[in-house]
Amino acid sequence: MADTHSTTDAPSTPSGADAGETVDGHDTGPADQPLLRVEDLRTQFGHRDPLVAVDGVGFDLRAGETLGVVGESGAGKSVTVRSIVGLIGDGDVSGSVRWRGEELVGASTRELREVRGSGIGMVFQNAEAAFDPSRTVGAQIVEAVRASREVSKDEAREEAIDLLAEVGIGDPAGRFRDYPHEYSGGMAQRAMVAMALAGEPDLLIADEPTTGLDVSVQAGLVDLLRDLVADRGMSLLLISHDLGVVSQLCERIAVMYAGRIIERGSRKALLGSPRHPYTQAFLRSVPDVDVRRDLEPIGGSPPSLEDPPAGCRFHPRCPAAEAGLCDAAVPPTVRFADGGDDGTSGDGDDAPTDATAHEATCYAYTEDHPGGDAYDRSAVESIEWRGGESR
Ligand SMILES: Nc1ncnc2c1ncn2[C@@H]1O[C@H](COP(=O)(O)OP(=O)(O)OP(=O)(O)O)[C@@H](O)[C@H]1O
Ligand code: NI
Repeated sequence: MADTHSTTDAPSTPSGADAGETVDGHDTGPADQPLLRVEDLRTQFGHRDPLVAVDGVGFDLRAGETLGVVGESGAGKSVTVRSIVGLIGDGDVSGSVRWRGEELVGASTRELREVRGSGIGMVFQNAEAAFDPSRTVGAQIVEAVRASREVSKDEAREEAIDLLAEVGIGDPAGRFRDYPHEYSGGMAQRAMVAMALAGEPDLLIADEPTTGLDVSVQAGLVDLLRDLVADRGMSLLLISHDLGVVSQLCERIAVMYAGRIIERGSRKALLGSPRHPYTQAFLRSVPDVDVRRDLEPIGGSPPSLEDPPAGCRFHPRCPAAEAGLCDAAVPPTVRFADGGDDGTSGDGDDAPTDATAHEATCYAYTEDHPGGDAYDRSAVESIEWRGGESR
């Protein structure tokens, strides 16, 4: 994570994927239009005792950008990405998800399938679920290639073998004919990545892609994803409870707690100066990349999403919680002056934009709260108050 900044004025994007031009021959639309724009996403299961798994999530993702979403089990990470791609089953999704400007909330099954088949590729934790056990891996990748564009069977076969090679599977022509169960766990995961690439996606969504794998297999997969994102100029939306994996792959990180994003910022800002007490506790609960220290588990457990705490949802577990304040109304969004990119993109542009801003929803940085050493008010740039809703 070198903190060096480009000294030239020439704008350079790592992927060559300048917004407003074309990425892999696809029109990315107006220059200021993100690839993916999620606004006020809300997903509810059930009606009599509704469980709101995702509650007002929003973010932008531009061409070539990498965003990681972290949080404890049950925070709503998977439901967020499933809502984005229209794979939510019997849940109710509201808000807006625009893919290249096109609204996906309420889109037809056909439109959604088209987007998933070409624009957005997906990788999940469980490769077994991604493949039909009764057909060869090769046949399934061929099918994915042919579903996305018109190519002959032979061309699709060649492409599938190239894809298997690209994801690091040895003897790709031989492994093409194998059934999913003949692949090891790590290889099956790589094959699922190959299948996700079949439609030449501009965005790869990966939900816990390395979870449950051996450490060395995991490291190989992280390297593969990093190379693919760089080589293909893809955007990456990575969901993981593993901050290590996220920080190796993503320039921006969002932290989810009980269905909401409670802090977001560049990797450098988030890891270097976490602002939300939950983020601070989360960082202390996981191993540090370079410093050995004792891990402190976060006390308590995540709240029920059927009946979430009023005010800040973290207040029952928060060391900074103030009665009458944190448990009363939803906290304001505090923007910090240490936003901007993390210096690794080389574009020399450190001005915080809405997309790269460092923000946390917390009262500890406001005048209404006694504050404390961990809550540096001098870093605050602005505070956006909400309407005073209690939840
Ligand atoms: N189909 C469903 N019906 C009802 N509730 C659901 C459904 N899918 C998910 N949930 C609930 O939504 C909440 C968020 O789940 P989600 O899978 O998004 O969590 P997560 O952050 O991905 O955590 P994990 O690390 O466990 O994958 C959980 O309380 C879960 O039980
Ligand atoms: Ni999940």
